Amino acid sequence: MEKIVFVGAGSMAEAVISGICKQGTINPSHIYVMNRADESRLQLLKSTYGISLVSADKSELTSADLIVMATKPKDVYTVMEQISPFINEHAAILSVLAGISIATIESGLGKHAIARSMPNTSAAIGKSATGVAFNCSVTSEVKQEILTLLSSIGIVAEVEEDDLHAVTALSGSGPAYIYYLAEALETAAMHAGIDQPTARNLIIQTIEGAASMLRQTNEEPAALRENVTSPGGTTEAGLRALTAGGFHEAVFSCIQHAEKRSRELGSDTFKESPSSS
Ligand SMILES: NC(=O)C1=CN([C@@H]2O[C@H](COP(=O)(O)OP(=O)(O)OC[C@H]3O[C@@H](n4cnc5c(N)ncnc54)[C@H](OP(=O)(O)O)[C@@H]3O)[C@@H](O)[C@H]2O)C=CC1
Ligand SMILES: O=C(O)[C@@H]1CCC=N1
Repeated sequence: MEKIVFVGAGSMAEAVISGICKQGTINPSHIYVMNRADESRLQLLKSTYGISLVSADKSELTSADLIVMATKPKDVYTVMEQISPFINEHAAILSVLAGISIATIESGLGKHAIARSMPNTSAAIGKSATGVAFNCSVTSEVKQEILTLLSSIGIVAEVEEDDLHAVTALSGSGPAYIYYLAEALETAAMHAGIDQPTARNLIIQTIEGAASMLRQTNEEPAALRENVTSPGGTTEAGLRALTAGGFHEAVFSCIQHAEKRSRELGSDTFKESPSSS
């Protein structure tokens, strides 16, 4: 992929751009970005990453090999109307939009090689957990190029397109659940008398250590949990409180609601009534 254009310059576009630039996958000067109105945001991305801006005549869209769709889902219909006259038929499309189907993108932009992906914001440090599905116009060469690009921002799992709703609920939104947990742990730790910087440091290391144990030992999460849980000890007391507080039900419901919302984002009802978002 020689030339990449990001349509949308928000937090997800920046996470992916940052990851790609850090890995050196693509020369930053071959990465172009455009948004709706926020000029200062474009200048910030340009100066931070050494990338280029799409010019007023949008000629970079016409010569792009890959166009990354990175606006909010509710804006995609307007965006597709605006950019489709400029896109050449050989350009591949990579979407990071939650809920928006490949069929919707095909209907807005025509027949292109399309990859629908769901990264997460840890892309910024090369640690995304990304799901991706391809349409049948994607050749094996283009597929390999897109997988290489996505691998430069973390791990990639190719999934059935319909499963991307669940992937969105799990790993797309997932960092927010972990941050929410970190917030709750920190509040509780401070209430128990630990100062904030110490609590923060202990929490970060605990999350990192547990994640590394899961990856490196290959043990079941339940087995690792049991290793921590001494009979009659502190962990057992803590876990009992979590269970009594409906921990399992809350997590189950969290994923169900997020998955349902992903489906709604892509539905026609949403298209007709963007204000419902
Ligand atoms: N944030 C996350 O953790 C994740 C987000 N996603 C997906 O990424 C997408 C972007 O999310 P996020 O980065 O958080 O959103 P942001 O609101 O941060 O960014 C949206 C961007 O789209 C631009 N935009 C809006 N309309 C147009 C237009 N007509 N033409 C060009 N650009 C336009 C905005 O420009 P302007 O500011 O000028 O209006 C802005 O740069 C969403 O679809 C989301 O589902 C996927 C995985 C994780
Ligand atoms: O909250 C959202 O809709 C987006 C998609 C996944 C993460 N953020």
